[in-house]
Amino acid sequence: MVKIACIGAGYVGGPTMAMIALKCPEIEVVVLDINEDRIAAWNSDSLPIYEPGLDEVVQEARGRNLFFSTDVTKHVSEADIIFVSVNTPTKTSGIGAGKAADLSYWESAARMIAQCCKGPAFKIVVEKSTVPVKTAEAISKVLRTNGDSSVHFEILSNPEFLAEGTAVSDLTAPDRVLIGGKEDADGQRAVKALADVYAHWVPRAQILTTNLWSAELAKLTANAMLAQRISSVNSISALCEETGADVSEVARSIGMDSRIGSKFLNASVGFGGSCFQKDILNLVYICETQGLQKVADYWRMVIDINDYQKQRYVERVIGGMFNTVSNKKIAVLGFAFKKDTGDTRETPAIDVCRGLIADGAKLFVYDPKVEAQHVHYELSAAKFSWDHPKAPYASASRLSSVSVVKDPYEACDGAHAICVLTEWDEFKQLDFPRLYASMTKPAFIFDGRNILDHAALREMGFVVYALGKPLDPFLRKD
Ligand SMILES: NC(=O)C1=CN([C@@H]2O[C@H](COP(=O)(O)OP(=O)(O)OC[C@H]3O[C@@H](n4cnc5c(N)ncnc54)[C@H](O)[C@@H]3O)[C@@H](O)[C@H]2O)C=CC1
Ligand SMILES: O=C(O)[C@H]1O[C@H](OP(=O)(O)OP(=O)(O)OC[C@H]2O[C@@H](n3ccc(=O)[nH]c3=O)[C@H](O)[C@@H]2O)[C@H](O)[C@@H](O)[C@@H]1O
Repeated sequence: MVKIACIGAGYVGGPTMAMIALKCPEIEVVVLDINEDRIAAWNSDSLPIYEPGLDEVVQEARGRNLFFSTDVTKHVSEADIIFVSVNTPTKTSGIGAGKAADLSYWESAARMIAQCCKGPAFKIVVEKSTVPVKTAEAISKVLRTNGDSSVHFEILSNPEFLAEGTAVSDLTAPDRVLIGGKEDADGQRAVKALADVYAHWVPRAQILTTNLWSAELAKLTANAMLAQRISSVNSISALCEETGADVSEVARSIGMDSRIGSKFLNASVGFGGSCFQKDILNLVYICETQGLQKVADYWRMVIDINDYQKQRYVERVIGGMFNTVSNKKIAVLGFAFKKDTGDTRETPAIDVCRGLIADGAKLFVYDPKVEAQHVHYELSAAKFSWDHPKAPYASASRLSSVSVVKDPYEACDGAHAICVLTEWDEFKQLDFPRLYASMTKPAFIFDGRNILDHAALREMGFVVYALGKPLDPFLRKD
């Protein structure tokens, strides 16, 4: 029986391994983590991450050929294929701080693999984490110099393209599976072994094989290009507000051009999530270290525009509400970085809330999937400190200006304004006449995701700011 071990039971390791186990009943899959609480949660009825459809996948495979364990040494030593799906955060100190990827978790995983694998054996080590191009070379050196010399370690790059909130459907029918490996016989043997795993459910034509460096760089490039589309449309949203154009109409018009395509053109309060910013910063750093400053500057602008968009939104809120939100109650609807996830890593809500708090606002946050302690942690933690195992959510200091409530009507009761920061479907179904009646007048709505029926809200009496759309006369300065 082929045995797979995966180091790192997070947003990627958990769902990807659950899918492999589901689709390959004859392969034993063990997902490992140093975080005992996380493993306990994977073994319980309350999984550590919220992802539509994931409970069903885990329930079917867990205990059959899918296992979650903290016994890293045992399972890694027995595995034929070892995925490494640990976090690769942005460095917070030292050379490259604020940009370069911190590979310390990866390196410690590699050292542990080297120590516990005994030969003779052919072991395939798979980079599932997103890593800087050329990481495989560094990992290979760690494995070669620390491991049993009768173990042949073959490294593959197999980046993951799933998006949170749609992980199960993305894994069930991926656009492509990318496998990068060395071009010699051992490399190709390893590529074939991994391709055979995915071929259980992914058509061969969609299993793309490349050299190692192309696969590593393709992952960073894919995220950079996706984020660039959002920053492009967000930059146009600012121009729309000044000119009376409507960013949704512009996006629809350009999206019908098959060369541009219609996906990923939704203007927003800014992109968030654990990867876009981190991976672009990583790309910027790599370009700088290669002496490609112009290329670095080009990609850096994607993040600059994202920061600008969040700041612009804050200024719209404060400017619209007569230049101050001091002591005003503001309802924040949505804190997760996108709908259908409880993940708050790098959510645009952080910068928006901080901007409003700095102006004296009293925030009442409601999100259907985000716990109060995560909101307080995100709003009080230092930049980039979140992406480390055992982030101390529980010890986060409670911010006196932030209340996290379990009911959207409570969040809005008596509020001067509603800020919609995540596109949760349930926000579209709220009883807006009831909300309007309960709010302080004029009652403002700042729709940072353009999910509401703005005309109907205006009919009810709301002053509405819709991102990238013609400005409500009430909000115009002239
Ligand atoms: N979150 C996402 O949607 C996607 C993430 N990625 C990439 O996948 C990688 C993992 O991301 P996430 O799953 O979101 O991270 P995560 O933080 O949710 O999970 C990583 C896990 O690795 C564990 N870990 C760290 N060092 C370890 C070690 N030495 N031994 C055992 N366990 C260890 C941590 O305790 C943590 O539970 C990152 O490189 C990320 O860029 C790629 C595609 C999508
Ligand atoms: O490497 C990763 O971690 C993953 O990053 C993204 O996935 P994810 O961050 O989970 O979610 P997205 O759907 O890409 O959304 C990212 C952010 O962009 C925002 N967004 C997305 C699309 C859009 O049109 N407009 C927009 O503002 C979302 O609200 C969210 O804040 C990529 O889509 C995945 O392919 C990739 O595997």
